[in-house]
Amino acid sequence: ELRRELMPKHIAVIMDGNRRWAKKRGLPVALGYAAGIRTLRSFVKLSYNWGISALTLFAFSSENWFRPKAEVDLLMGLFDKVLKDELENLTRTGIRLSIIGDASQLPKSLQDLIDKAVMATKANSRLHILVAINYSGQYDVVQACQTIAQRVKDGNIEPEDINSFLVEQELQTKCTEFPSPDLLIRTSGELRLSNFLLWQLAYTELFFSHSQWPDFGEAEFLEALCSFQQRQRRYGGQSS
Ligand SMILES: CC(C)CCOP(=O)(O)OP(=O)(O)O
Ligand SMILES: [Mg+2]
Repeated sequence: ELRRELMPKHIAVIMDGNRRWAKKRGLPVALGYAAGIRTLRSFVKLSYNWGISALTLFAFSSENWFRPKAEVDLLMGLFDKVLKDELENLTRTGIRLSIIGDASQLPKSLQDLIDKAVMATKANSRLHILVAINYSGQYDVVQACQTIAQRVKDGNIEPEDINSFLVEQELQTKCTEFPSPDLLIRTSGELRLSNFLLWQLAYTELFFSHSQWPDFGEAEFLEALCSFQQRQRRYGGQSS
């Protein structure tokens, strides 16, 4: 009962619960992350087929650096592998890749691979995937303020010229024509934003799933989309 014209344009996803998924099955963490990558691949394919325009995926948070080094190295290795495996596919299918967050702490080899993939897919417009790596929603707003403050200091704009449109043009999501997600999906039962996109989520419909990310398949995705389509998005407007 999904209606094509009510599909969200931009979906933000916090892919949480991979380690708990593994632990529950007595499996090593590595298999939890690997299962998460499999779910990610099918989620992107479904989004592509259903005509979603943009996905912002929370792949690695600033807090994740404090995990055991072996786990961080494992995740970095997985990101490297996925990019190598998918690069050809991305360019061929019209998928554009962008990164938001501070990638400078990533292994140099991974940074180079990311730069290559971002450049190779820059002109694609079928589906825009923004991967949030070491991204902080609060820092995003701070760095936008710093840029705008400099423009005031340089005399290029006045304080009263500052409005939400001007701020949005300086956020790291300025690379996409759909900066504000219509739907946010967070898995694993956690009910928080974890300093993900903040400004951009102002009017986003929030959907929380008890499924761990590796279990978030087509049925769970459809449930989230049905929930989204049943909501009346008022943007703070009409009272009814
Ligand atoms: C790196 C991140 C996408 C992994 C999300 O799953 P997770 O490792 O936080 O798993 P847990 O919440 O079960 O610990
Ligand atoms: Mg987690």
